[in-house]
Amino acid sequence: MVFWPSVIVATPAHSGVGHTLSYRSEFLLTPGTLVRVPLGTREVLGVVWDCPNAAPEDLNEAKAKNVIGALEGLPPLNARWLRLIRFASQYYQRGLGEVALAALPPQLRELDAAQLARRMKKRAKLATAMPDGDTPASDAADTGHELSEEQAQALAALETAQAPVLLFGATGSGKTEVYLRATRRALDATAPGNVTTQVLVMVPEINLTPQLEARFRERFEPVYGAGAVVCLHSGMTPAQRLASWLAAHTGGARIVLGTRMAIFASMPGLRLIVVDEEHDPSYKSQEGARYSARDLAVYRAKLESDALAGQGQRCLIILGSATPSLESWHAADQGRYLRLAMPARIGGGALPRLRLVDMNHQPKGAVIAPPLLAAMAERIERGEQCLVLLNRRGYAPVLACHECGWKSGCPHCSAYRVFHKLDRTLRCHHCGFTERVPRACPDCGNLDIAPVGRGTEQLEEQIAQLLAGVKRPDGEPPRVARMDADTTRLKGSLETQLAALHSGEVDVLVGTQMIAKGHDFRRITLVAGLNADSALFASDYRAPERLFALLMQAAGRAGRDAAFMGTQGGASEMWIQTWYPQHPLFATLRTHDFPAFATEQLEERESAAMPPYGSQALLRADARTQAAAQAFLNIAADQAAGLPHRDEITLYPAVPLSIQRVANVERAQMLVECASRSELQRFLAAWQPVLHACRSAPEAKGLVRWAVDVDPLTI
Ligand SMILES: Nc1ncnc2c1ncn2[C@@H]1O[C@H](COP(=O)(O)OP(=O)(O)OP(=O)(O)O)[C@@H](O)[C@H]1O
Ligand SMILES: [Zn+2]
Repeated sequence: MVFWPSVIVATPAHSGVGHTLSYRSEFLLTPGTLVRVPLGTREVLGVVWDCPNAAPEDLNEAKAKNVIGALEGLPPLNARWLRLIRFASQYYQRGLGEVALAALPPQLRELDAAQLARRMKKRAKLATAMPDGDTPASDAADTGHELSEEQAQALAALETAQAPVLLFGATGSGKTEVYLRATRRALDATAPGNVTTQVLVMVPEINLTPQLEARFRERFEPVYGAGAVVCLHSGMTPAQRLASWLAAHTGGARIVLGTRMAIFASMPGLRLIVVDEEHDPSYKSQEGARYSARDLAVYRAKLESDALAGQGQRCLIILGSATPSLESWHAADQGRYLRLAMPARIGGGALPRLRLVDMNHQPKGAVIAPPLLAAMAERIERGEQCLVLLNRRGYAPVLACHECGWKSGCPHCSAYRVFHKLDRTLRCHHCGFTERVPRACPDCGNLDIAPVGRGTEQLEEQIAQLLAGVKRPDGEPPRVARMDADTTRLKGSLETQLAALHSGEVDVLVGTQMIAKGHDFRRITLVAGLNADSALFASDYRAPERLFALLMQAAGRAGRDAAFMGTQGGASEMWIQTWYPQHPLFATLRTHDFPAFATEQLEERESAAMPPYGSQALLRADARTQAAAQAFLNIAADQAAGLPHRDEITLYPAVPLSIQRVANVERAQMLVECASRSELQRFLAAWQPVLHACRSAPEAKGLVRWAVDVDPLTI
């Protein structure tokens, strides 16, 4: 008997959303089976989509090629995984093959059958070396805290939750402990058949929160064995990624801890998904298929739950945050999500008091206003630590010549190159173009070229100078350290820096938003934000949401240890230097009133029919010239006439991006809006073939690439 499997292979980005290729096979292949197939002159990895025993009508049977072989010993990907991929491909308007193959570990494509068999054997050996996964060891290994009342209530509510759960827990309220307990429960639940249950825990950036990984390992490895917790993120080597993926796919790994890419991990026994810091923008991919891992997580939990319903089981999803996304908040308002609140901090500690410094009344040019400086000095003298947030790395954003007006522009981008003093370079943060700092002005030869503005490098230097007269309790001068993308580039350097802070070696930590994210600091009692103003008046309608979240998260790093605060006898503080102290955002921040902030923002969004009250997409074009990029968009808009729901869709004029040129490519975009998500979806699907055709319009000559971004985060 002969079969005609349709197979998904990695085809170019836009070759049709539902695109599969037909092959010939002597054997029946289960959908989800990984196979090797010929494609042109190459042999590539594919996933069997379907395996009918009749050839499709449009197939020339004589020309059809044979499947080369299945990847032996590897169980097929299950039906839910295939449906997740199909949904992601349709919703985000990308090729099925592109999404599916990008969701698999790259090394899987390269290994031949024998190599793969060796890996599998290694895995099996590892698995037998650990405690039997089906019978958890005694509870003795579970060294959890005694739950706070709020934690206990949240856990009880999780038990019966029928909808996605939004765990709205203040910073330091102990959300992690809730995740750990829920994980334990999901893993211990007996599942029918021989299924080992699994849990997926997603974090925005795994490298930033080594603590979380450590907590999961500590808690679960003694119970389920050394291989029970695996990570999945882009910082891993291809071999590590494959090992983690295989462990998850074969059930050896009980817990997968990963970044957004982990949403596509094959986990046959999935019973719980946790999305920590669910508001974080890094859950949205900015390249390839521009998916939101948070939104896909909600979809995936539903898929799994639907499949389990017959067995009286389900897959729970917890979205956790102290500052939820307005989308999730709105869903909870509507009752689509179940909101569980944990407003109190562990130990009953207070959230920091807000102190606004009105920069209109400070000495001209003050980096740190005198009252803030005094407060920092006082903290340091008492043995407490301070965190200073500045969202700009490098020494200065621009280097300029005061004689002729030359500025350190990037020759390849419409942006300035940033001055990095430590290695004396001018670096473009968009394209990476780097040069030594010139000794004199390249235009007029003037020797007096100077930095304009301030970045974290300079701030670190200045704070050290400003605090020079201050003494720590041990009589030593204060130690200032910096943490940003530059200082944490080397593997392990972030851990070292965090350790220095935890041990009390460092008194002041200067850094970008990276220092505001999720860290459980014990002795920080003062947090300061220096340049919040730029975001107050940004044109992006999501800017207030992001700023509020950032400031609240930053504030959340202070005063986390109630016992320590007690011995110090003071309260923790969040200082903000601003020229606009009357701005209403600060009034809400003062009371830590996220619900009030969210309600007000949602009202504004509703009156403007903005998400989550309407749906958006962006059509983006990159080209050699701005004219070509915009021409492509305009032609695409013209050609949309007559498409389904065209009348309900608003197509805005094509505009250049705020940073118009990057790496010598001109960038433009067009906003697409519709009140209804499903109408927008149908329109976009119908628009796809049109967009392909527009590529070859003469006016769009020089077009480099185009992409659709559904539910864009920045417009
Ligand atoms: N029931 C408990 N009893 C004592 N300590 C606890 C308890 N639950 C959590 N903790 C501790 O409280 C601290 C804060 O918890 P955690 O880091 O989970 O907070 P969080 O809610 O995730 O905060 P954030 O949103 O700021 O990251 C941690 O040091 C944790 O070990
Ligand atoms: Zn550049």
